[in-house]
Amino acid sequence: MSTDNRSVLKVKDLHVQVKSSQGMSTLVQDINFELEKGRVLGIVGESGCGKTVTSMSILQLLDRKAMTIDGSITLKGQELNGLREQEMRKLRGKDIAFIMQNPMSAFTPVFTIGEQFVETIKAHTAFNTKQAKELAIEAMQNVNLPDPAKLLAKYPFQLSGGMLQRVMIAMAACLHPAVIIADEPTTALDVHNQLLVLRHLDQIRADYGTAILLISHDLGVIAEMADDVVVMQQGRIIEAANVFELFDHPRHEYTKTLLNARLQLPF
Ligand SMILES: Nc1ncnc2c1ncn2[C@@H]1O[C@H](COP(=O)(O)OP(=O)(O)OP(=O)(O)O)[C@@H](O)[C@H]1O
Repeated sequence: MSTDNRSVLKVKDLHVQVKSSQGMSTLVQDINFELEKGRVLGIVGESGCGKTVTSMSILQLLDRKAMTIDGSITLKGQELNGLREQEMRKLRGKDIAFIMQNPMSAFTPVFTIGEQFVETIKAHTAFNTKQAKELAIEAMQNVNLPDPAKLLAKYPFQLSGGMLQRVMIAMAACLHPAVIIADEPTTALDVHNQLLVLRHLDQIRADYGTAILLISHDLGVIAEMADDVVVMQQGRIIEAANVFELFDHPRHEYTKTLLNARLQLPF
């Protein structure tokens, strides 16, 4: 039993399998890590190594008809694995927010940005529509979105991928959740907005003690943001270390390869 109440998210012995024509096949296994209040844990690893499956397991968003999720996932001491969808919905967005890789899939095409943003805020707070709208506008200003009041009246397809990504970040951050899971949060952004968004996430972390699970291919982003890093390969964690230790003294050959690949880029 943990006596450390700084730990907000704990993943223990996570093992996810999917049904296939040959029986069950493993997507991730032996996944163990803890995320502390106000800390950033980076997850790195090549495409297909299981980063998104891990984060979707935490959020209980995997299709349980096709997959089995074994192990324990606790958020502030509450077991999430197997929690009823109705209960999970109360937590998602408020206590644990998610910034998805593909911003378009985070929004419903037939409702305006404002309808979706304001409803999310109202679902988790006692705010009325006017207050929720004010909070949405402030949150959008924080991620450098121009003319937020006008943006609220637009439909998702009327915004660029980078703008949608920032709306999603604003939605994730505005209720100051205990945990934000950010899966490649800045891929659709130019360098200027990437920096602004990362600074904003860091500010949320510092001001509200939000813990961030940051999934990224970009080792520069990980080096800048993360306190600790886990490296995944083929569904397993092969190395876990403090960010300085990992970059200065990588132990696993695969981690060395990842770091070397970055050093050889021409920029
Ligand atoms: N619904 C699914 N059914 C079957 N296999 C799946 C499913 N979702 C993911 N996988 C498989 O699980 C493995 C891990 O995928 P995952 O999406 O977690 O990788 P990732 O590390 O997030 O990759 P990327 O960096 O490209 O997003 C991959 O082999 C993928 O093909």
